[in-house]
Amino acid sequence: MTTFLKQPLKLALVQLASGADKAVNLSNARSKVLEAAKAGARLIVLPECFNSPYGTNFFPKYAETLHPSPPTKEQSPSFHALSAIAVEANAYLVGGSIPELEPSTKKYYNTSLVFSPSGALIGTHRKTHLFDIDIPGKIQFKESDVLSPGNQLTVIDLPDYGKIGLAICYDIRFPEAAMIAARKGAFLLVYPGAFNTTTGPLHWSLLGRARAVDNQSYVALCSPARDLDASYNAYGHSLVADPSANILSEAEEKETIVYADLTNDAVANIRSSIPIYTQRRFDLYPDVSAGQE
Ligand SMILES: NC(=O)CCC(=O)C(=O)O
Repeated sequence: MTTFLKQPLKLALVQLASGADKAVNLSNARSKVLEAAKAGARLIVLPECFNSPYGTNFFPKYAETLHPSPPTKEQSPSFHALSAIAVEANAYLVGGSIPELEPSTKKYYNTSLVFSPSGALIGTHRKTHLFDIDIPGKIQFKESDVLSPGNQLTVIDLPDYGKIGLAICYDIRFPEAAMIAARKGAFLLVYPGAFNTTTGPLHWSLLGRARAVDNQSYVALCSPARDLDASYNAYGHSLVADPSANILSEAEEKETIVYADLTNDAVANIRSSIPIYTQRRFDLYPDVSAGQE
């Protein structure tokens, strides 16, 4: 049997309630991550913009500087808090995302930082597809008013377990990155995200299951808790889908932690019984992105 996941892994998604006070958000994240670690989780995920409210007007105010790396505590309190939390929890930590200011270009990004149990930074992802939508009468949002897109796809090796693909929220609507991560051997695709009460009911679960069935990988979607007093109402419903696209566990909208036990068997069995991985006809679609007229 092929090994994608080296040993069983308890995954936890922290559906955090974040507010305007960054220090409080970081402290709340710490207690929830430690709670998840105490329950046995060895990979713990925080939501998109976990240390701030979500909105274009908030990104510059909350942005931290990550380069040159490592930043000082003044440049990035969240970097240092996440690193210390990973050590304390003795777990891999996907630190949701934070608004980042790149000092050399003065550009802002929506950036995820991943730490090992020793507190080392082992991966970063800058959101590659910006959330610019306009559904008349429902929701209008334009991340690109403030943010710039990242230009790299992200696969991270967790030495004790295997590879994960990492992308942020709106990135999930673009299946190519997920497929590339799966073809590089990822057993899990992780999306810190903050869908809303319009697009969440429409597409959140569907997209999670779609990326799972396309790629025969686990998929984890981690949202902030819903706050109806905030300017942006997150959907909640953090969930884990298995490689056969069953939902293993799903939250409602309040602050909570979602757990799932991941095994290599679940990945290897579906990939061998429905072997789409080896049946692909790349001769017919050598480069899907070349199809633009
Ligand atoms: N923060 C985001 O990228 C939101 C994406 C979203 O809601 C969607 O429908 O896509």
